[in-house]
Parts: sequence; C-alpha cells; structure tokens
Amino acid sequence: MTKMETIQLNQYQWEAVQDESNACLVNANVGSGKTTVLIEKIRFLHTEKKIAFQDMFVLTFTNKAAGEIQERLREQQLVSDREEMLFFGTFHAVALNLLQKYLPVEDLGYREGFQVMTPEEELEMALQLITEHGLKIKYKNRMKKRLDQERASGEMCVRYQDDWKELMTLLEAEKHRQNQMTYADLLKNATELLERHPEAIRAKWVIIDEVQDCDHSQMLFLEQLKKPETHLFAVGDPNQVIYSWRGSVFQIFPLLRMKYQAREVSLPVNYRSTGTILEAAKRFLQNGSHLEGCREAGQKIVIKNHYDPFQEADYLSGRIRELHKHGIPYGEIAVFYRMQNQSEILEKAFTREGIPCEVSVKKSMQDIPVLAWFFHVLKSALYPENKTDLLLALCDKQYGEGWTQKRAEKELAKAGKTENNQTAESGHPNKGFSGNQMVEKQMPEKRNLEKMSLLLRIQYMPEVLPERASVKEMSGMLPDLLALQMQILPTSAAYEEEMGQVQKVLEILCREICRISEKKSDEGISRQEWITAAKNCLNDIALAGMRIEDEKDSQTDTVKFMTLHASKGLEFSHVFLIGVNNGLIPLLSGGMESEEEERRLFFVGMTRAKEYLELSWYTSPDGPRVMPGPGRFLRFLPDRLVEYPEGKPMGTRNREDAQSHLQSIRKQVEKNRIENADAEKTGTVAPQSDGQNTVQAKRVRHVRYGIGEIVEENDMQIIVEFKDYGRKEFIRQFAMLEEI
Ligand SMILES: Nc1ncnc2c1ncn2[C@@H]1O[C@H](COP(=O)(O)OP(=O)(O)OP(=O)(O)O)[C@@H](O)[C@H]1O
Repeated sequence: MTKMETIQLNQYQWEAVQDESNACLVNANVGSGKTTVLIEKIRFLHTEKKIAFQDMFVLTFTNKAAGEIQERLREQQLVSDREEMLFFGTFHAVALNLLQKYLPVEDLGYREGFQVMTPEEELEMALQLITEHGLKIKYKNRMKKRLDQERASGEMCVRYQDDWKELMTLLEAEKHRQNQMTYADLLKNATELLERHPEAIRAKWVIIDEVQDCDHSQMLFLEQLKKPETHLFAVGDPNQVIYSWRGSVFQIFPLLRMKYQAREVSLPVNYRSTGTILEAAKRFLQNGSHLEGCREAGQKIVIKNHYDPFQEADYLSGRIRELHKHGIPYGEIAVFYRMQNQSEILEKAFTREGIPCEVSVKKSMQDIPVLAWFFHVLKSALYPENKTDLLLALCDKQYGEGWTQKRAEKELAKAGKTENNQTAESGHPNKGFSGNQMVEKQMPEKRNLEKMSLLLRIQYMPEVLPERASVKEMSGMLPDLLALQMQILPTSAAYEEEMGQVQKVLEILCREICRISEKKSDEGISRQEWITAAKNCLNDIALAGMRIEDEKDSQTDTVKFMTLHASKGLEFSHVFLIGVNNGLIPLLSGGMESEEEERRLFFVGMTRAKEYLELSWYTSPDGPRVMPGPGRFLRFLPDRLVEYPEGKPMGTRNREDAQSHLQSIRKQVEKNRIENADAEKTGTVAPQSDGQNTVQAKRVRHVRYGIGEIVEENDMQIIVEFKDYGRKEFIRQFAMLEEI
C-alpha cells in the first residue's frame, strides 16, 4: 500500500468502484491498485450513494491496513470522528467492538467489561490449570501448536493419550470465570451472538480487503454479517495466498462466487514494476489471471552469488551506500529474506558501517521483558478476577517476587483471608491501607507502599488512585503507586532504560485514554472513567500490541530488512531478495501444496520492487538444511531478463562451490544415464548420426500456456518449457497436457 496522490482510475478500477451488485469479487492482480480501489469505493459509497460510514463494515487482516484506510479517509476530510468508523478494522477488532457495544455477552456466560487475552496468556492459563489439577499432558512444549491447530480446525486435538480433553473443559470454564476471551473466542462469540440476535446489527455494505486470506472462522463471521440485502465487496489476489498454514480457506474465490452468486471483476494492470520485473514475476503466477504491465522494460534483474551471509552483508552495505550516493533514499531500499534470524548479520554489518536501517519486526509492549511484566501488573490490577496475569506478574523471576505457582497460590489465599478480616474490622470495602487513608482516598505514603508486598500493591492500585485528577497525573502516578522502584531495582544497570520504557508506555497510555475518554491530557478525569478507559486500552493492546517506537522513528529514512511474509502490501524502488537457495527459498517443503505457497511467497517478494530487483544465493549458506548453490526458482527466470555480474552460476569461483557443483553434475549425469537406459528399453530413443543416443524432446499443448517442450518428468511431476511463459511444473495426474 502506498500513499495516494490524486490518481486517475483506469476503466477496470472504475468498474469495480461503481459496481452495485449484491456481491462483487475483485480479482486484483499484484500492484493493480487494490488499496486505491478499496478506498475509492468507500469514498464513492459515502459521497455519491450517501451510505453512512456506520453502515459499512470494512474488514482487514492487519491493523496497518485498517489504519491506512482510516488515515486516508481522514486526509480527505471525509471523516472526523473515530466512532463513525467503529466497524473499520481487523476482523478481531470489529468483533471486539460488536461484543463490547452491540451484543449481549451475558448470553454466553461472560460479563460486561470482559478482557482480551493474548495467546501467551491463554497458554499460561492452561499451564496453571495443569499444575493445579495435576493433569497429564504429553509434550507440553507443543501445547501452543496444539491450541493453534484446534482453533484453526475447530476440532479437538486428541492426538495423544493424555488429559487434553479435560484440560480444554477446564480452560473454557476458567476463561469464563476470569471473564477473558482469546482472539479466536472474539470471532466465535461474535458470530454466535449475531446468529442468535440477527436484529442487533444491519450492515448495508461489507467490504473485505485481502479476502484470499480468510479462514473458516472469518467466513462464518461474514455469513452472519451478510444479510440478503447487504452488499458484499471483496478484494483479493489468489496469487498472494501466503498464509494457508494459518488456515486460510482454499479456493475462496470460487467459494464466494458460488455462495453469493457474486459478480467477478478483475484489475489486470500493474502500475508498480518495470516490464522486466513483471515478466519475470509472471513465471510464478499460478492462478490463470491476466496480468498486464504499463511501464517501460527497465533494468534487467541482477542475480548475484555470495560466499556466505557475512560476505553478503559486507557487499550489501557497500552497494546500498553506493545507491544512496546516487540519490536513492535509504527508505526506498529493502532487503527481504525467508527467515527472521537472517536479519542479525545484516543489522550488525549496517550498524557498523553507520547505514540507517530498521528490522521490521513488530516491536510491541509484549516483546520487551520489563513491559511484558508491567502489562501483566496493569491487567491484574485493573481486573481483580484475573488470576492468570497476577500469577505471571508475581512469579516473574526478574521483576516479580520470583515465586513458584504453588507459593503464589498460597500467598493469594492468605491475602484473601486478611482482606476479609480487614473488611470486617474496618467495615470499609476497600482493602489494605489503614482505614482513614482509604476513606479519604489520599495518596498513601511512599514508604508505606514500599513496605507492602507486590501482591498488595497490585491489589490496591485502583483504590489508591485519587478520586479525580488530570489524565496525565493519573497515568503518571502509577510507578509510585506500584512502587516500581522495588521491582526494577535502581541499582541494576538497566534501570534507567527500563524505567524510560515504562514512562514511554505510560505516555502512550495517557494519549490513548485521552482519545477514548475524549479528554485533553490536562483535563480532569474521575477515577472510574480513567479505569474504564484504561481497561479498553489494555484490550486493544492485547489484541493489536502497542507499538512503542515513536511514529517518527519508524518513518525516518532507513533501509528496511524484513521477511518475505512481512513484505506483503509494501513497495520499494530497490529490492534485494537474498538467500535464494533450496532449503531457504524455497524452504524444504512437505509437498506440492507448500511448494506452491513458497512460489507465491517468492512472487510476492519480487513484485514489491518498482525499479530494481536483485536476487542472490549462497555458496556456503548458514543453516542445517539449506543447500549450497542457486535455488531452483532461479532456473525459472529466462536469460533475457537477467544478468549475472559474475557470470552464470555454472562458472564457479571457489572450491566449495566447485565441489558442490561437481557433485550435482555427477548426479545429473547418472540420472541421465538411467533415463536413457529406460528410454532405450521402451524404444523412445532416436539414433543420432554421431552414434550417441538422445531422448527426443516431447512437445505438448496446454490450454493456457500453448505449446511447449517437456524438459523433465518423473512419476509425479512434469516440467514443461513454454515459449511465452517459461518453465511450468505440473503434477502428472492433473496436468492438462496434450501430446503433439
Ligand atoms: N490508476 C492508476 N494510475 C496510476 N497509478 C496507479 C493507479 N492505480 C494504482 N496506482 C499505483 O500503483 C501502485 C500499486 O497500488 P496499490 O498499492 O494500491 O496496489 P495493490 O493492489 O494494493 O498492490 P499489492 O497487492 O501488490 O500490495 C501504487 O503506487 C499506486 O499509487
């Protein structure tokens, strides 16, 4: 997605924008203006068709996409109030809004003000239950995967003989008791309640971005939103399905087409990449969509070889510095890789050379240990029934009391008893502090707090907040009320940094509370209002994380390092796609399906480049299952589109490479001999004048790619070279090839 200047829509884009059929599917090719069309559609519906934003559901897969849509509508001054866009967001965020404001969660045994729990918290809750009930669970380190699988398939994962079923029942009950919902619960519960209360919401339009990534639970949610009179407008690209491992529905386009008799329109024109990049990328297109370019041929794609990741990092830092000297902003350059750990060497090399760079991993509050702990403290303080976060905060070895779960449970029971006694004695519902202090709601003496255990400080925090103060003061006093200096020790080397991080989070919290409560930071807020807004804020953080870098930090002119998955939806003028070795790109795959997904991922990466694309492979890769030598995807690229600064990969330049290459040649020769022997037996060999036997290339015809020659085949697979489309691989059983 990119910033939208005033763009003249093409005829296909207009057709999509103006379409008013009950259901419309936009098959949008890569770089064809999907985002542009989506925003234009919303604008068109609002300004021309007078549809209120509140009557539209705009569902996205990432917060970034949702944020960008909202920002552009604000930029165009179409919308000022966030409430207008209550149903613009990720599927989960919209489900959360529905559950908080429109649907009776009590029907499902939850209570108002429920909390959103992160997957880590759910896992922790499950582990706590295992200990508490002495359950036997096999392979505890695989529990997260089992939970994920269960969510994706919607079925109980009873693969091993253990107490899993019992654990799931307890987990469900505990989530209800603590009034907590996981991400999956949000969608499931919203879907169920929409089904029970169809009158609760009436959407006029449901608009979906990146529809190819929908999973089953999202399809069920859509089913409830889309009433017969509701219009559906879904935009997606079947060639960019890169999340099937997360359970995205196979063949979503035909499915939606059939289910809603949807009209299908397509956006074939790619505005982003040069002709050369686009033509090369077409070799990886799988769904027979028609992709047109509209730009000049541009530079050839460069294919480089590096000895290893260190040499590569050294080369890249020099090369990118050079590009920058020639006027390419660092922010227009990106390096993509398959695995996140590949960024480490690059980051070190670039930092050493003083080149500004940024590793694009979402650094959220939960990624930083002190903040992850602080998050549990805040959650347990604001939600007294939340035992999971309280145990996490107390048992934390670095910042908490370092207790075992058993010890923490004991202390909790003890505190419960003391609390009952004190309540009975003082007759005041507030716990802990000497009666007078609590009645007057004064800030307790700092030394009193320091004498109290962390458990008590957490429990009393909401009660010792002043009745009324400014939003800024209220948020700013938390470190004192919680006596954080007792947990983040001032003597520790990281004290300044960690307290700084806590302060930063409190500033963001203050900003968000102002936004939610519609107050200025120096405006007075009551304790209860502050608590309600803070709870909302914690739900948002649990769902979407809290980005703790300043916005201006992440927008500075830096070279971006990211995984191929993270590159989806972005564009850069110069792209370096590294590690195109078998076993890395593509990853060792478990079958044809994952191999195809790897190809789509490579396609997504290539098509992020506007002007320049460089692909590289290692002679001596880092990683146990990565093969030395150029990956097979490089073979799909025709010579006329690429250039090799060091000559084609055949021209090896060092011993290791030579050895690996010789080995592969030896294997190839052996293979050819066996094939020739077989061919001889079956009589498909034609004698040649020089006395040698060769297998004649078979010519075939394919419905879409036309005439081609078989270059390789075995029991499973056939590889055919087509004149206009390059090499294509087919599963033998399904290949629609006609021999000619
Ligand atoms: N009609 C148009 N005329 C000129 N440029 C256009 C037009 N439509 C879109 N573009 C440009 O094409 C580029 C790709 O658009 P956009 O990012 O919306 O595509 P996309 O379909 O979301 O891409 P992808 O799916 O590959 O992420 C952007 O730079 C955008 O400004």
